Amino acid sequence: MSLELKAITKRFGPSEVLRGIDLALVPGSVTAFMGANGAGKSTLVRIIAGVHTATAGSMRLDGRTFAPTSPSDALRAGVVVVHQIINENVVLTMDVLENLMIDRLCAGGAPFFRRAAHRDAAQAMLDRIGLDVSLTAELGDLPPADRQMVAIARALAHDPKLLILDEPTSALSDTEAERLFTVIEGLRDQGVPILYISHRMGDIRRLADRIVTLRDGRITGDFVVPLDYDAAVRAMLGMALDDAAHARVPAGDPVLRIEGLPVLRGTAPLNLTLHEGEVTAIVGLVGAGKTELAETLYGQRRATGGRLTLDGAPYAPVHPSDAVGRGVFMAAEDRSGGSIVPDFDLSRNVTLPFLGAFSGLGLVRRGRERARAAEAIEGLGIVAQGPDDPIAALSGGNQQKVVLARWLTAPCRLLMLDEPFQGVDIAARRDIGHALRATAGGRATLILCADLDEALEVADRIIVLSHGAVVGEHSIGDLSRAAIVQQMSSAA
Ligand SMILES: Nc1ncnc2c1ncn2[C@@H]1O[C@H](COP(=O)(O)OP(=O)(O)OP(=O)(O)O)[C@@H](O)[C@H]1O
Repeated sequence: MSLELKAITKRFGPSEVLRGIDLALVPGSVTAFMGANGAGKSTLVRIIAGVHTATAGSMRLDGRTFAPTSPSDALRAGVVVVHQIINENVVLTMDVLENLMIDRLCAGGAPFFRRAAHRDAAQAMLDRIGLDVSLTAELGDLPPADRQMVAIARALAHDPKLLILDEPTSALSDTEAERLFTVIEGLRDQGVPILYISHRMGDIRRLADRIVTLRDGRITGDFVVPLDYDAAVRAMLGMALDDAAHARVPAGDPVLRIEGLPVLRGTAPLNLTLHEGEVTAIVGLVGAGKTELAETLYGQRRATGGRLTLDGAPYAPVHPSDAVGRGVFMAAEDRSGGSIVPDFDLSRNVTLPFLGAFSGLGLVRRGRERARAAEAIEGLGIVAQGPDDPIAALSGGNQQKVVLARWLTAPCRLLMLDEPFQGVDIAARRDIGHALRATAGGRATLILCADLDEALEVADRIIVLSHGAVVGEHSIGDLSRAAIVQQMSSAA
């Protein structure tokens, strides 16, 4: 199958998001679609998927006019899309089986309650991508990586004639991503055109036969093998990426001491000290215990042994409010799962946990909120019309920057960021890295990352976790990437 787009434009009110897109996707090739946050990538995908209608322009599928008016229209034509926001693909309050079979329900197939009849088909979908989860687990209880894999399994079951993946690996570890890549390559070899959106250069190097770049709603580059990645990044950003080495702040006094903490059941206890001014990244595959460690430090999970000391005093939080009371903050991993409040505008999403601090009469409070949001827009380069924008109108990466802005400006003793770079473009990652370090004095910062490149981008120190234990510690000036990768998978 082939897809041809001609002069596609899209306006949302006064803003022109796509400005005349011409693009052809041909069989048997993986096209990486690169663009900074807010460039218009997801908007184009939504037009192809029948979610939005183009303001002008036309599409042809295998030479025939293609103008889907709904996602099911597009799906019937064989256009399968895995959207960036997981909740657009799956239902968190349903179990895995129901999520995998939901399309058959909608198509009016066998009665939905005849679960047994669907079990084999659903299991085959999971096996195809090597996902080992229970069919009866409620999706909302699974970690984001598993949710994402379920969404992908469901999409692939549609037998795509054209496959579009929007940031499919942002929640995945290297191992899961590799499984996905193998499936994608299989489809490519069967002649399926694939459009692959990612901010991860590692994915693009691994998969792409072609790179198309988008900037401010216009195509600015089209590269084929041998791919010039640096030129693609320049075309995407309109400038070279700033490669200046980070100024590292020397670590100050200890803030948190972790002694003999069992992170996972039956694993060796963990010892680690986090210092003021230092940005420590914990890397590890899914299941290494990163989230469990963070949840224990944040009072969401009881420590079953060991000792925590915060600023020289015992620290044993049993609830996040204990943690916050002692100045320990955490920005959780899943933006669509609660860290963004869709009904609030941009400014209120920035100031959300601190509403009490913005007291005063309504107008005064609102003015302070807007001022804080305006600072965030400026400081982190958030692409938005202004502080009053509905948060849902921001692109995915810009929503993530809003979550980060909320925490970076809040004074605290320990700031934990779980997967802070999901969906954030490479230039923005640098901006966030600068903002993180610029604000790092006076607190310890702990980042949990599945992607090593992201960790290397911002951290002063890398801790490698495997099966709940520290298996490697590297200072940024003196590390071997290969050694870290080896340690990450050592006990897997
Ligand atoms: N429903 C909407 N209403 C108004 N503006 C919108 C809407 N959807 C998207 N936009 C705007 O369109 C622009 C492009 O957004 P889009 O989500 O396509 O970007 P993107 O390239 O996918 O970014 P990211 O990498 O962050 O996902 C953004 O400035 C966004 O604010």
